Amino acid sequence: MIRFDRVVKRFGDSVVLDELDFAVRPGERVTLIGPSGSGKTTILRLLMTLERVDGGTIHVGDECLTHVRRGERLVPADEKHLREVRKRIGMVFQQFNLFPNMRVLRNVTEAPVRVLGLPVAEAQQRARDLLEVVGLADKLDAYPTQLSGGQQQRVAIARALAMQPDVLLLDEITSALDPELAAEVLDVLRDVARTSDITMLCVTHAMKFARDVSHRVLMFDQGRVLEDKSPRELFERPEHERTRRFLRSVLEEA
Ligand SMILES: Nc1ncnc2c1ncn2[C@@H]1O[C@H](COP(=O)(O)OP(=O)(O)OP(=O)(O)O)[C@@H](O)[C@H]1O
Repeated sequence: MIRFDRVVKRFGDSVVLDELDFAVRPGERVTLIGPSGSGKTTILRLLMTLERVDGGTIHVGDECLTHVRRGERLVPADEKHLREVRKRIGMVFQQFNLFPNMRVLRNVTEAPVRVLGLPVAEAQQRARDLLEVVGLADKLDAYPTQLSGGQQQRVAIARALAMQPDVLLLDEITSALDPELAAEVLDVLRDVARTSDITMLCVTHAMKFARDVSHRVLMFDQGRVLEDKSPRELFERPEHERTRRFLRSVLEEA
């Protein structure tokens, strides 16, 4: 479903991803862990087309995200192509990023109506169903500022799912929340994971979530995959000293 082939990303002189290869199968839930600055968020931003690659290719489904074919040649993807691919990818950010001037229901219907051209009544039905799933059926008319952080993040999850994306990207979605609200959000995601076959790629420091929800955990260091294992194997039998050190530091923080 997601494939990185020899992806290079630089910021100035610093090479953040150096010929990175990895793949996520359809329906698989993969968590990226690793020290600060190892390139995890950059991977999600490349998938959201918020950044461009400096080398290599990225595929989502059958579609190449980074390039389009012009006759015999592959050329960098243009904005029109990116707009199309973006529709199939949902993202939830650390800072919720809801539309502050729109009520909850409208936050969730806005993109399906504007971007997918869904009739308003259908988008509203879809939004109501999803807001029920995330436990916010009684908050349809609230504005984001009237909600707790955990509730806002659950709206953001419903909003991403309303586009019925093939892939859901989650970037540190509980980092801005205190533990109780973070637990609420993670419970919702566990339900989503249990009841759908959406492909998920998560960056998180919440190791319990990584353990409960993911099929696979990739440990990153300096833009490379150091270990690629089931959560159980990675947490119980980390192969590299770097991984052991990282896991110890995260556990001490928690
Ligand atoms: N827009 C940018 N301009 C310059 N450097 C950047 C930019 N975005 C990221 N970097 C650098 O790229 C490296 C990887 O950053 P990235 O945010 O992907 O790491 P991360 O593993 O997600 O870290 P964290 O766990 O702290 O979020 C870092 O050294 C960072 O400073």
